[in-house]
Amino acid sequence: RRSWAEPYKIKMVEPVKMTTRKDREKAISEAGYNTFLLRSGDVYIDLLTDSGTSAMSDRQWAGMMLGDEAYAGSRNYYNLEDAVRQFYGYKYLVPTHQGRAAEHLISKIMISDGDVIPGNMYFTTTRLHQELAGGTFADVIIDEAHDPENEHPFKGNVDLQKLEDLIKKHGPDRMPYVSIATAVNMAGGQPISLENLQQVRELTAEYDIPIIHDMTRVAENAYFIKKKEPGYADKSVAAIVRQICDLTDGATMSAKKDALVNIGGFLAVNDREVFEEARNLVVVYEGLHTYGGLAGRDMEAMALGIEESVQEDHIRARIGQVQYLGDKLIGWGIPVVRPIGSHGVFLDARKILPHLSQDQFPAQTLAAELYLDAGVRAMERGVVSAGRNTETGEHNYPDLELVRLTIPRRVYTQAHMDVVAESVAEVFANREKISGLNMIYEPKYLRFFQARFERA
Ligand SMILES: CC1=C(O)/C(=C\N=C(/C)C(=O)O)C(COP(=O)(O)O)=CN1
Repeated sequence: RRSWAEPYKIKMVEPVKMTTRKDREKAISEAGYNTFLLRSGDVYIDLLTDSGTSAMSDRQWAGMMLGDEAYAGSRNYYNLEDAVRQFYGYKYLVPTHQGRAAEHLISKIMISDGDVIPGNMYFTTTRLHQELAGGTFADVIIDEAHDPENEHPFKGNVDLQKLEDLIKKHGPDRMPYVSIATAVNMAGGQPISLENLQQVRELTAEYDIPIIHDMTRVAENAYFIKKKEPGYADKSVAAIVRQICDLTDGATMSAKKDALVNIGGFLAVNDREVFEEARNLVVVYEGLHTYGGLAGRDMEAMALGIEESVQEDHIRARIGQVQYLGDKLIGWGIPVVRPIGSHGVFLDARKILPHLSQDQFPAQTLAAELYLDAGVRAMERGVVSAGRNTETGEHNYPDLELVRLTIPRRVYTQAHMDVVAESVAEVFANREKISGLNMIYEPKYLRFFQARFERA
């Protein structure tokens, strides 16, 4: 029995267009060699992101019919509140339309000008909202996380010495919270261990500094703890998720990932005052505090998605599919981030295109070439995503210059994974012929979403 065979069967299908190379040449040049600017109709296998792209279950679709669209006090809000309390343990809930909205609220409430927010590697929207609130992000992830080939099983871990040095340098008063992400996205979906999180908790507690948890992919992190951290093999993913959350003071959640919905997110905290401020602020930016920019039906689907996200068979199949693709590429000698992470396989564009400097945007180039080969859409996770240094205006040059093959949950089959692997192998075989790109349009914020390029 394939350990990762899916615990579900397909009831409805959504036909996708099979394009020709000629179609794709036209589409990618019109999209300025930016996969974010492609029409989904021109994409065969869409691995741009696992955000909002998962398939909902029949129970979630049924939940959409149970939307209580009252403006205030919707039944679905209380079902969502129950799910957050039961599965994550946080006391107070503020629903938002998606994750960055929760990041906006918590940053505005907890960060003051000149504050420093340590975190285990940056994430694009998280860091931007910290900066917009006047804070500066400081990376405290272990060095191994910046090395794509290092096989450390918990590359999401915090370097406690780096964190303590920062606390001593800036003082706890300049540190509104430590930002801890589970299944660290930009490192390649790399988990933090419970042991390390407990050590972070002990250290921050000494200085009374709260921990805010980016729990977007917490179930996947819990699965890695179950499989790799000594002492957890017999614990359920659900129990490990609770244990992780119980070591933190609050969380921002993009429910568009682990919680299996197409839109949704929330801020959840244990501190009553932070909650009251967030509940007040949410009506300014999102909507009344019992819907936060979501329809009742969305909150119902989210409550059900949270319950499904921690089911053993589901998470085993989800991670198993990612591992399947990763193992295939590793077997063919294609440089990818190791160990294989939570939500995708990350191609090492620097290693695949050593003849391109980061000023020629290797990851951006590789993502475009992959799309051209067979219509597989991936995402650039390199210097374009890293943006510019707010002081110098120079590019941030990250060690990790990656192309993310992000696997939506419960959407693609193993045959699709085989097509993706074969297409990556085809591009890899012709890598010497690939030339770089010039950026010809660069937006001010989160440039990777809308930047445009031309062939150098
Ligand atoms: C770890 C983490 C994310 O991965 C994240 C969004 N990620 C996207 C869109 C992605 O493609 O990875 C967000 C923002 O969530 P949002 O896309 O606004 O629902 C927060 N934290």
